Amino acid sequence: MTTIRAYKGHGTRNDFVLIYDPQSEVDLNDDLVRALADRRGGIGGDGVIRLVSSHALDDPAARTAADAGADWFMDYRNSDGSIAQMCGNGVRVFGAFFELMGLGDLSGGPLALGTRAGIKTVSRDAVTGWFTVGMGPGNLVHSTEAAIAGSDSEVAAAGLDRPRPALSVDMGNPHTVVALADPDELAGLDLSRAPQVEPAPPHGSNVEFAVPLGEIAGESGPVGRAAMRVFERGVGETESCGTGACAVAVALNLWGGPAAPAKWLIDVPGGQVGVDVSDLTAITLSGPAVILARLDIEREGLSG
Ligand SMILES: N[C@@H](CCC[C@H](N)C(=O)O)C(=O)O
Repeated sequence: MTTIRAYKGHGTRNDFVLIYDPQSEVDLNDDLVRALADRRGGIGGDGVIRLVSSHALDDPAARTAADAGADWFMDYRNSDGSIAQMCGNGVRVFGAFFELMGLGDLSGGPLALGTRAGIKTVSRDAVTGWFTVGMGPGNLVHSTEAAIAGSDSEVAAAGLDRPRPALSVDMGNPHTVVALADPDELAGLDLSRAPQVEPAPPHGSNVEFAVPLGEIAGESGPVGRAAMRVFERGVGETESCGTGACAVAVALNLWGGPAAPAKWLIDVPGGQVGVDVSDLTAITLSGPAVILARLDIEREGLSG
């Protein structure tokens, strides 16, 4: 019998199987990822996250991170086994896992970690317990006039009467953001089937549907509120997506013009996250992260 020690955690119910593998000894192949993420034959999760030394993982992104002084690397996989460049909720959960493994106290200062979308930071607020991720830049995928004016593609989805204009946003991974008119339209979506994006992004896309909900007064100015649902590439509908929430804030900020808030509270089915797009080259994502369980799994027993 081969035993794999794993942990289960989530960030606003975007849930992950976590593996602590400092020396990169686990053969984390597609089959193992799918089996671990399987909700009946495995542990179940939207993705699998390996906490691994940047110096030990044989991957160009890990080597770049190690050269830049980021000793730890988030090796992220979607539940279908595919590799994704980045996972915003995943970085928060990685931070909680890093602390649980006794590697440091993130309330004392941020950790710089490697990802396949470059180096990110994560810290924990000692008072609220929320983790904040330095996400780096959010960019429009296309610099066409149409994109700058607010839309560069169209999305069709079950439950929508017609295709809707959409905007492609790069958060290190690809996103396509659609604005809907009201919460009823959002609730009426059927995301059991993948939305269709036209033109189709070459490497697929996560698709977010967002409804602006007005503004509230914050300590340093107005805070925008919005609700979103997401269909994640390599997964399906999830209850939250951190990079997706950031992409929504980037799009709403562009669509709202100069008067649009820079800070956003985004309601997702699994809770709420905060996004700050004051500096589009240094976006931040804040929210909770929970480690729920430690599990010793018999590899041969996994049947995903
Ligand atoms: N849930 C994540 C995003 C995970 C990767 C995504 N499915 C992709 O393929 O790009 C998040 O919180 O950002």
